Amino acid sequence: MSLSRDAAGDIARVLTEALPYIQRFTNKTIVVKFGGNAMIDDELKEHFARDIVLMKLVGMNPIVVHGGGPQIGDLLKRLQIESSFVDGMRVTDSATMDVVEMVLGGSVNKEIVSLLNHNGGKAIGLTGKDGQLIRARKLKVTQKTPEMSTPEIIDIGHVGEVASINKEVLDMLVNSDFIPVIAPIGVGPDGASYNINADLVAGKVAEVLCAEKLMLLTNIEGLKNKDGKVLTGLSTAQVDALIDDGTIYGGMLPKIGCALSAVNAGVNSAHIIDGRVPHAVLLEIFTDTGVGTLITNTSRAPAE
Ligand SMILES: Nc1ncnc2c1ncn2[C@@H]1O[C@H](COP(=O)(O)OP(=O)(O)O)[C@@H](O)[C@H]1O
Ligand SMILES: CC(=O)N[C@@H](CCC(=O)OP(=O)(O)O)C(=O)O
Repeated sequence: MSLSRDAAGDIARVLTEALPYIQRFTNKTIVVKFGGNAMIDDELKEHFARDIVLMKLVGMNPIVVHGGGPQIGDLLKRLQIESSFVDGMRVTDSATMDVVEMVLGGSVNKEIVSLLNHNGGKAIGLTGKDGQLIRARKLKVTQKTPEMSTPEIIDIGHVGEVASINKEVLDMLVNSDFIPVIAPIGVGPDGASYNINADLVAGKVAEVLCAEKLMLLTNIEGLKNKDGKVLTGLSTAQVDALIDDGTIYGGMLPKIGCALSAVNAGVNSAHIIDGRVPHAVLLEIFTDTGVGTLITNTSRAPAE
């Protein structure tokens, strides 16, 4: 089969456009968070796996951190366990924690590992308990209503935040050409499991590994303003104002929080991108087409 001149030209253009990015990101760590809402169908998951394997083959070091919120929600529903969220965090009692561990550490993690391996990668799945990869502590959540004079601490159960990441485990895997696939379950000092928002884990992993990029794949085009326009290049002060006026709420809160914290800790850039777009990862890494919301260190970010 021979290609038409136009088709051959398109392919050549795409490949040459990719070259400087391949050169720039060789040997660089790229942390990709695959949100549960971006895992909407088998084709998208397959595209995701192929993108990650391609990154590895051209010399980058992708690390996958996955979510699975909707998948946890489905099983809780089937088991008739009620679930609720505070500031984007699932209130997690003991029964819910069991389900979280089964879904994230079991079905979701192993599905992604299998997909990567099937597409020619060498993937290894881990929860934060393996090699004590994610040491966690209980997350303290405060809430303040207009009636309260001071914020009050509320208990949302077995929900954690990252205390530390055991970098040695990831270095060992990456040095042996494995692609780590991390489920966001942390382990406390007493061995207890903690449910951690996957964005927070991805952000901390990116920080600890001094990653070049943190990519958060979700089910929306990016961070939007009240008129639905995708915003990019925001300063910390602008983000704070958007939180205060309610423009940023729910699941976007941990996402934007971890993106800011990662770039302030030295990660070159963080991107909130629409994982429903086929090959969203490839488009972000290998082409000049900027997609979604880009967050860089505030000292360098252009204000919108
Ligand atoms: N300002 C905002 N811009 C875009 N999305 C927002 C904003 N504020 C809140 N959201 C919500 O955050 C959601 C993404 O968070 P979440 O559902 O937790 O995604 P994921 O499962 O991928 O982590 C969006 O689908 C949207 O409903
Ligand atoms: C504390 C907390 O909220 N944990 C999340 C962990 C999974 C997750 O973060 O999944 P997504 O990225 O798909 O939203 C949860 O239980 O849903």
